[in-house]
Amino acid sequence: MVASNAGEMAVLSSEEMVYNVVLRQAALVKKELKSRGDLDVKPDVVLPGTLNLLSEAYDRCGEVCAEYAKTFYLGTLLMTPERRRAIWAIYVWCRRTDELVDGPNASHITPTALDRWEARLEDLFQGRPFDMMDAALADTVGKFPVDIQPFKDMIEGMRMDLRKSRYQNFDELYLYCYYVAGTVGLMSVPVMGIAPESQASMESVYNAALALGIANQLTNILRDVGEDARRGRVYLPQDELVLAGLSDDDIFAGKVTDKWRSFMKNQIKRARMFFDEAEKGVTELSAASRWPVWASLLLYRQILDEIEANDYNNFTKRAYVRKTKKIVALPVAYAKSLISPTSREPSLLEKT
Ligand SMILES: CC(C)=CCC/C(C)=C/CC/C(C)=C/CC/C(C)=C/[C@@H]1[C@@H](COP(=O)(O)OP(=O)(O)O)[C@]1(C)CC/C=C(\C)CC/C=C(\C)CCC=C(C)C
Ligand SMILES: [Mn+2]
Repeated sequence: MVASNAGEMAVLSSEEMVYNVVLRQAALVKKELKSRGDLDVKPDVVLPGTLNLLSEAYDRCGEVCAEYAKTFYLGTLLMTPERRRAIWAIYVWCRRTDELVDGPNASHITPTALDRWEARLEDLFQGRPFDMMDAALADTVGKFPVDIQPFKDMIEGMRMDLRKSRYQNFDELYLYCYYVAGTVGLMSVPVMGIAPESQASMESVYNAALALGIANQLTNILRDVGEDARRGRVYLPQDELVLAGLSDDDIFAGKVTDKWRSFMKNQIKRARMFFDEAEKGVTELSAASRWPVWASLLLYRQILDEIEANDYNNFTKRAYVRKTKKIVALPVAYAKSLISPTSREPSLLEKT
């Protein structure tokens, strides 16, 4: 809620609230650019004897990343060493955060445990890390202009997951998707960097990054409808289900009907719109960061094609992209990553 000039309280939509975080992150990067003239990585400031520990911490983050997300890990190898290890540190923090609510100890996780995780986050942003992996992230956020808000928001998404299992409309679902996935885009771009020759506004690039996170999470949700329903969860807008003549009971029954197919077609259409929005920004990223982002975008978007190929049976069939299709996508991503902001057609992102 915000106060208007007349002193009335206006209710912001989720999209408006999230856009404020986009503006805040973009402003932080701009401020840093102004004060330093460039965004070259700050030199290491370390206590004697701790450099090795830090580099071991980063290496461990790289190992975790390689274990959980092989293709993405390979993509990071194209980045400069500083950027690559910073992305690993962010990846590991996100994975650990998700593990709190989805991992083996998830049934013991309470809101208080998430409060403790948030206190740890604040400590590490102030240079007081709790463990090795936190130390890697503490180093990263000291070197790159990364705002704490998206990190806090991801924890908020996990809190939401603990207390809520239904989403009344897309506005509510959008907020959840921002919390758990849009935040990843906002955390990553300050590290990945924007191409020096880019003419796009900072806000538009962050908006595209946010869109990629939202698109990925919507895709996750559409792929996992059956799996989530078996855990009593429905991450689909209730009002849209009703409009389509469907209810939670239809989801629990798990029967693919024409109503379901038609509902799914609209959901897939919306997820693709977010991917389209994200595409507009990838070319603006620094050259070495474009390939992993294109690869992840193309691979994730194909999951939607697979849901269609499964005749919308996302109740009992898990849509996945076959290895052969993955192998084809990688050089396509590489070719796309060679397009630089100056070599492609002018886009809507361009500053006027
Ligand atoms: C301009 C432009 C387009 C820039 C690109 C910006 C960018 C790098 C965006 C990244 C978007 C992205 C990969 C989002 C992650 C979305 C996601 C899958 C979130 C998952 C949440 C919870 O889902 P759920 O529990 O339903 O699913 P699972 O069954 O658990 O899978 C997450 C699991 C949250 C945790 C997220 C991660 C572990 C991924 C973190 C990734 C990075 C830090 C690196 C991102 C970089 C690239 C190149 C992909
Ligand atoms: Mn998860």
